[in-house]
Amino acid sequence: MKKVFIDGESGTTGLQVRQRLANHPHVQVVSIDPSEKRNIDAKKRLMSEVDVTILCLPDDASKESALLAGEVGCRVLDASSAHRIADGWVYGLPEIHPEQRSKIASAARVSNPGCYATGAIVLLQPLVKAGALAAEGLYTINAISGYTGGGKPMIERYESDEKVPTFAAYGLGFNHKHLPEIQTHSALAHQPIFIPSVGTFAQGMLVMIPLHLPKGQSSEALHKVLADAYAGEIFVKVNPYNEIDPANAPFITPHGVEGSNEVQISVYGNKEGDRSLLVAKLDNLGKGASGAAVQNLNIMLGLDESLCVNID
Ligand SMILES: NC(=O)C1=CN([C@@H]2O[C@H](COP(=O)(O)OP(=O)(O)OC[C@H]3O[C@@H](n4cnc5c(N)ncnc54)[C@H](OP(=O)(O)O)[C@@H]3O)[C@@H](O)[C@H]2O)C=CC1
Ligand SMILES: CC(=O)N[C@@H](CCC(=O)OP(=O)(O)O)C(=O)O
Repeated sequence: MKKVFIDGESGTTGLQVRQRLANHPHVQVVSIDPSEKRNIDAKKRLMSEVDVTILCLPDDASKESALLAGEVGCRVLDASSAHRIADGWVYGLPEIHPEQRSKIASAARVSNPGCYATGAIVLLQPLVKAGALAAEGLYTINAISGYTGGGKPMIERYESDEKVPTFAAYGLGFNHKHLPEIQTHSALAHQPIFIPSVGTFAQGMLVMIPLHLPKGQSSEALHKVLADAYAGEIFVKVNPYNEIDPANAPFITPHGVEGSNEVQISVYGNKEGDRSLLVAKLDNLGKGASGAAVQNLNIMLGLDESLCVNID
């Protein structure tokens, strides 16, 4: 049995990781006494006993805990955004490079990707790598997330009697914290414009990239690159070209993947062949956080990566 300590196990991400690991056949979660959850010595003691520490903490606390884990030689999987482009850390998106899984498997430090970043990178990275989209291109990403993406403070607000907007766009400083990882791991020369938004639903997310296609490029060709790139993947599914779920047509929605570790990719194009929309649908707490964390943990521990990644 492998042992895991979740630092921040009572937060939104931590709880969902714990829920997934509760039935794991090869992983035992070792918990800290709640009264000691900010005690550095207590944390170090646990870290020295376990195979992996999962950090489900705000960024500053994650940086501090990652150092503690380093001091006692414990492997770390960080769910925060503190180390996603940091030297010495492996990016925990196994599907983006053929060698990424083996890097995660042998890493001392793995950084779990951001929820929006997961959607954007699974769309952009294979297309840029194949030369189907220019690395120098100027891209715009629009997205909507369930309110659990904002952690405990946003959940409390959205689940209180306070009046909240049904839909609210943000990121208007053009500097959302996921932009550096999106640019770095998609190998883009320029930072995209990214306008996220949040709605009055708990979980689910759409990440959308509208494109004017250059002459000689087609939406069908973009779809083929993505379908080929993810042909062998369990958790990245590419829908048929121009398919809209009949249950919601003519709309596409962020719903239907709650609890799942799957990202669903869709590519839409117009009849004239000069416009395209790339879409990734995922659960912000699933493949966008806790599902991905359990998938990465499985890979780090040499286990079947699909064990306990979903919540039914
Ligand atoms: N929510 C989401 O969709 C996603 C979140 N993440 C990332 O995961 C991390 C956690 O986010 P989330 O779960 O949403 O946040 P929450 O606010 O829901 O939970 C954070 C938890 O960390 C605890 N905590 C804070 N400081 C310390 C500390 N020094 N030592 C021990 N515990 C501490 C808090 O305790 P207390 O309850 O006492 O405040 C709380 O339980 C963040 O870095 C976030 O960026 C990543 C992907 C998606
Ligand atoms: C709706 C909402 O507020 N979403 C969060 C991102 C979700 C998330 O937690 O991403 P990290 O993994 O980088 O923390 C935000 O925009 O900051």
